[in-house]
Amino acid sequence: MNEKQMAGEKAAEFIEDGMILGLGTGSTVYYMLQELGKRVQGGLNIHGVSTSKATTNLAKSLNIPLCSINDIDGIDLTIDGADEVDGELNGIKGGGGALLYEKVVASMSSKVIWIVDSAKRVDSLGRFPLPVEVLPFGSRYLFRIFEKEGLQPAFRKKGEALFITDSGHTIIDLKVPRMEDPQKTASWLDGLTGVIEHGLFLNMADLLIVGEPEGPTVVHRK
Ligand SMILES: O=C(CO)[C@H](O)[C@H](O)COP(=O)(O)O
Repeated sequence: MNEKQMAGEKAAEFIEDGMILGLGTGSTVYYMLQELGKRVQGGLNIHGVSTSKATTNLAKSLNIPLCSINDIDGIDLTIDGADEVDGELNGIKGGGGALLYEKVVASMSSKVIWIVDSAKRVDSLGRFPLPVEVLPFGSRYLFRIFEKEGLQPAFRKKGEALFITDSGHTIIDLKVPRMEDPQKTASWLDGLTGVIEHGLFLNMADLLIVGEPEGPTVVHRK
């Protein structure tokens, strides 16, 4: 079994009857959804809140019931992937472009579990390009600011065209190697007009499940 599948299937064990579940996005979440679909078929009663069109389509194909985020007051558990995770369970997300909805869903959740393969664990964040979701209007100006800061910005592309998120924004990927103070970087980005959201997810994950050659490891946030 590959590591993503191992992590995804292990996470499904944390799902309980009656839960409102945040459903993340990506190739690791794919495996969790397959397992969840089987349990729903077996009689498990849950409602999912999707973080992307891709997850909505997959969940529907597996007959997983979905509800609208604006019809609920909170989410019991969210299971999502991550692009890299440090020892404090801070991470970078958004490789799949769903960071905005993923962060909204995580913020509303009583518990957040991330599922990753072992290659995603890092000592400090910054190896993976940091996605910044921006308003297309004025995005060139933001691009220039990032350039001046030496962050080697790149507009994310889908083929020849710009990548457009589910909420109609564009993404600028930044290189922030050896990020010494992720909170400082997050606060700086939060303060820039036109930045809708960024992929630094700090103090959000409660549990990390890592697929490893010997089996899944469960890591709790200290
Ligand atoms: O943040 C995400 C999407 O916006 C994904 O969770 C992240 O990119 C990990 O994806 P994968 O499980 O395919 O490696």
